Amino acid sequence: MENTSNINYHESKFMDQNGTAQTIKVPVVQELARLNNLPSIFIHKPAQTHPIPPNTSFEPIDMAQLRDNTGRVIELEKLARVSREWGMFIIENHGLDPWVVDDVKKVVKGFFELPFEEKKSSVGTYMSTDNLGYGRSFVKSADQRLDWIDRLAMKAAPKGSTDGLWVWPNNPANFRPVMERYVKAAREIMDELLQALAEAISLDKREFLQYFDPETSEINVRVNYYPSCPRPDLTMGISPHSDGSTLSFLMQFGSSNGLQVCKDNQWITVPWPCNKLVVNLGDFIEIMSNGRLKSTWHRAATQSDMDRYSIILFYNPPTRMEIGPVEDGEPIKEYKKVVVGEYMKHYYKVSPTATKEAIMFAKVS
Ligand SMILES: O=C(O)CCC(=O)C(=O)O
Ligand SMILES: [Fe+2]
Repeated sequence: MENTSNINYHESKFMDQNGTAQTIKVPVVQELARLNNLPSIFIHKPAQTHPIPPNTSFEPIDMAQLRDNTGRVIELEKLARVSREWGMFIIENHGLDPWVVDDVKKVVKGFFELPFEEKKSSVGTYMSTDNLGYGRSFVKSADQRLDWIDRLAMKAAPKGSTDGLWVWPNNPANFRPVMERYVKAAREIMDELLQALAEAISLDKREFLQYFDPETSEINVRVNYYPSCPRPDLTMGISPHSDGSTLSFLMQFGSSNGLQVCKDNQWITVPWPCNKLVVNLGDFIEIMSNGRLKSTWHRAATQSDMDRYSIILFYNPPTRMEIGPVEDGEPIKEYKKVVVGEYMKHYYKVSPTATKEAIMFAKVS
């Protein structure tokens, strides 16, 4: 089981406590999966899950109703209810062309099907807070338990933010235009949802959207690949975390039943079919809403005999922007104002954490 002599490694770069650059080699999970090899560094404590509690519903949000003058009120009520209960929701009738989504799946699959050296030479890897490129994320020490995941991350907005950096894969050749077309359509949907979420909790409809200038706001794309795993009971696809985003926009393919959410201290598999899109609430919307909305604490499980891919867009105000809790006359503020980039630096510095800890940075003490 421990023989990893004939596989390739990612080089995971990070800053240690003393601010010194460190590099750790971690096995490429895709190759371990091919050999049915589970090194002990990937073994976590067994992860318990629970069935969906009675009297909870995870009704999808119908965007056609949100766009309809008469249907909007009821749909907003549902949006508020599901967001508060789950910190995430499924959207349907969003109008995104199915072939735009399908093309994304094709280029993502095309990338991971390349031999390791070609994947590596298709894209650069970077020492950056958000771990752009092909490799790993959140590896901070040589003895850290590893997640069963390979990953590709890039920045899609603002325009020019990665000029001079070789961040996008050049193989498959159409990877970037295909992803950018998806991101453009998704951004429109997220802007609609930012307005709807504010209205749903009785705030001004521009309360969240005010931070999102189309020229300067940020969209990071993360592609997670969870190859089939010999022991899903002993491994983790992604360890628990909340997203360092305002909204995260998720699609998945290969298999469902990977995403799990912590609800009332119990881990529950999100009933998310592959043909639907999911939106997660991130830490910034918790801060902006002064805690009326909470970011989700979630993780991903692995599966045997099935590969799973998820593609996440993290939507954020510009790094230099200061955001803060809604000014609604309410004297008690649960959160302080924070500069987005400073929050993210802290987020990456502390992650991964066992509990929802990063957001303490913005809490009023
Ligand atoms: O794979 C998933 O469904 C979730 C991935 C995730 O939470 C993340 O990349 O932040
Ligand atoms: Fe996440």
